[in-house]
Amino acid sequence: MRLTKIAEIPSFVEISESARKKVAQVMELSGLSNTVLLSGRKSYELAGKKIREKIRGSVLDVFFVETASMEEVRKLEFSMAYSDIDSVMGIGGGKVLDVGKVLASELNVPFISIPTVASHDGVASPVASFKEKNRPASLSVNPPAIILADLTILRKSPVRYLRAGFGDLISNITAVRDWELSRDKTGEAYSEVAASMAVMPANLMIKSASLDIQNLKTLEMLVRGLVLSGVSISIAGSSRPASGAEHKFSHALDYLGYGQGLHGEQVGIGAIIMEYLHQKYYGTGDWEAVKDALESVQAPTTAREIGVTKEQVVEALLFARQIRKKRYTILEDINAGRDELELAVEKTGVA
Ligand SMILES: NC(=O)C1=CN([C@@H]2O[C@H](COP(=O)(O)OP(=O)(O)OC[C@H]3O[C@@H](n4cnc5c(N)ncnc54)[C@H](OP(=O)(O)O)[C@@H]3O)[C@@H](O)[C@H]2O)C=CC1
Ligand SMILES: O=C(CO)COP(=O)(O)O
Ligand SMILES: [Zn+2]
Repeated sequence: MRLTKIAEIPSFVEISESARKKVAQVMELSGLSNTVLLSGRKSYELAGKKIREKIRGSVLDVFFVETASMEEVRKLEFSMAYSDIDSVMGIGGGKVLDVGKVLASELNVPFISIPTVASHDGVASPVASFKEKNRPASLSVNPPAIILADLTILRKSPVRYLRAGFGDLISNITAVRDWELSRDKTGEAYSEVAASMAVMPANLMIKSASLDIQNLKTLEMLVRGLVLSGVSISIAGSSRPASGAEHKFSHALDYLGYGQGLHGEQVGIGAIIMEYLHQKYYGTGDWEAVKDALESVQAPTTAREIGVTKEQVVEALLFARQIRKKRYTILEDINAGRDELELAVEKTGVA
């Protein structure tokens, strides 16, 4: 048996309708007074500007993030060389938070995560997803030290991103199934705590999936789930609890340049297919429940909705095994060929 390592996790998390109003107080309590604020053009107008006004004396500089890339991080590092920064604050979507996480890790200062959309568990995770030369890559970074998830801001954000966040959370179900499979078949290190943190909110969400994801209670459950999912990655020391074959499939779509689905939309569809395969080969799971849950919040469940053809889905499923070959999943275990994958795509109604 192998054990996972002891992890660094966020030291302050607030998920509430007024979390944005806690910024000044939390910074003061943490002894932070020289932050660099990263935001997006839209997120700054919607949320960043007001927050900045409240902490004006503690903001050294404001930068707008254009792309999620190392080039962007380097540009920022050069423009803030020799300043006395004690923290990095990100107010925005995944792109802003990812650049902020990498920058804070490089500068070895705490990162304050203030999401303005909740489209994936990157709001809390120690992972940054960058694109270099159009190729996706997942980087390991320090997790945010402080997370302020304001439900008033998130409730008004575009519903497509919330539905994507739902997909990313639901995908933990197949990710954890794959992790258990690998533990049993390859002896991979497994953490019951991390697995439970990732999968329990996903199961809870499936059972109580409401048609209205903007309903405050449902939204709160979703955001709590995404934060726990991010923390589970820190505890596991890798994205294992939240990223299995359904994520390999999504990374394959990105790698091959197929379609225009959001990350959470792609992994949601991937989860339907992987749950079907787990059910077929091992009798565990309920792929129809996964699909019903996604449908109930109006998240995509078909290839057409994310702009890919049936052939592209099958190509991506075949290519998925080239992604992170060491991460053992149902795809490696059953060694599925084209015909088998085509059948899974048809049976689940994905295409
Ligand atoms: N770290 C991780 O684990 C993961 C990271 N990713 C990465 O995250 C990025 C995608 O993140 P995602 O959050 O989907 O999207 P983006 O960060 O790309 O933001 C989506 C869009 O919504 C706008 N926006 C932000 N907040 C609001 C709001 N409250 N109301 C209206 N519009 C708003 C943004 O504008 P503006 O930027 O101008 O503010 C932007 O145009 C990609 O780079 C992807 O690779 C994906 C999966 C996992
Ligand atoms: O998206 C993630 C978890 O939801 C991160 O996983 P990856 O390590 O596969 O990028
Ligand atoms: Zn994900």
